[in-house]
Amino acid sequence: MSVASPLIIALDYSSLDAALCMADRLDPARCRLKVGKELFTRSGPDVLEALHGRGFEVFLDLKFHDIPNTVAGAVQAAAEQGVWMVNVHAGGGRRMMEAAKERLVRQGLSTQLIAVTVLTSMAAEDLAEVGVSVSPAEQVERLAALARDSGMDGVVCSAQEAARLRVLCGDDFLKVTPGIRPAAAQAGDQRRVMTPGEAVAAGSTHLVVGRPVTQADDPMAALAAIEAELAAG
Ligand SMILES: O=c1ccn([C@@H]2O[C@H](COP(=O)(O)O)[C@@H](O)[C@H]2O)c(=O)[nH]1
Repeated sequence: MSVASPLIIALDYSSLDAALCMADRLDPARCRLKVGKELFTRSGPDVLEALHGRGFEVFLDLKFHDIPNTVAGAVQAAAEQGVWMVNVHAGGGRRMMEAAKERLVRQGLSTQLIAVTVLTSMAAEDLAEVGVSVSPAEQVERLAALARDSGMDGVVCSAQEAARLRVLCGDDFLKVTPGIRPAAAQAGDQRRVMTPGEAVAAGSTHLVVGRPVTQADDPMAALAAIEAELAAG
């Protein structure tokens, strides 16, 4: 299936039932779904089978970060379960990313492989505490260039960095951006945020949206408002 919408809804739920309840209200022609650490740790691969069975393309967001051999095996395992997209941490380095990509190519698996640059929950002071003295934007650019050179299909970054990455890495390089917040939404733990309309205008290719939809009083109305904002842009 080809999904025209850039929206990826993050199913950050603590049970398979709750996740499927939301999935059943969504339309696979209008969004993709993201399965992250909490849901996958609770449900295991069953959630992937259930979402694929409902016609959704799934981004398995487990952010693998380990030695090259281990990450290559994990990425292969994810791809063999039919996920549309999987990710690793760019901080794992060139050899790790190359090993993951090589494994997919060798096995003839076409899953999109992207790398996390700097988590959208991190600001400059958070980076400084872990020994990174440059700004989030500079660190994102450095890791995106490394990811591109290591064969990644794109990166996870904030929409605030998307415009610059478009220049640096081109339009075809995926810019998957969490930290999406409609104007009235709470930022919560996110630090580098943008509205849906701003994110697309800046060059985000995919917008990851979780709580602004899943925790809204009326999730379908919240989603419709985001879709309307995108359509207006
Ligand atoms: O840098 C990153 C990488 C991943 N995420 C994930 O995206 C969603 C965002 O959810 P919200 O509720 O819209 O904040 C969540 O699953 C994160 O694990 C991210 O936020 N930032």
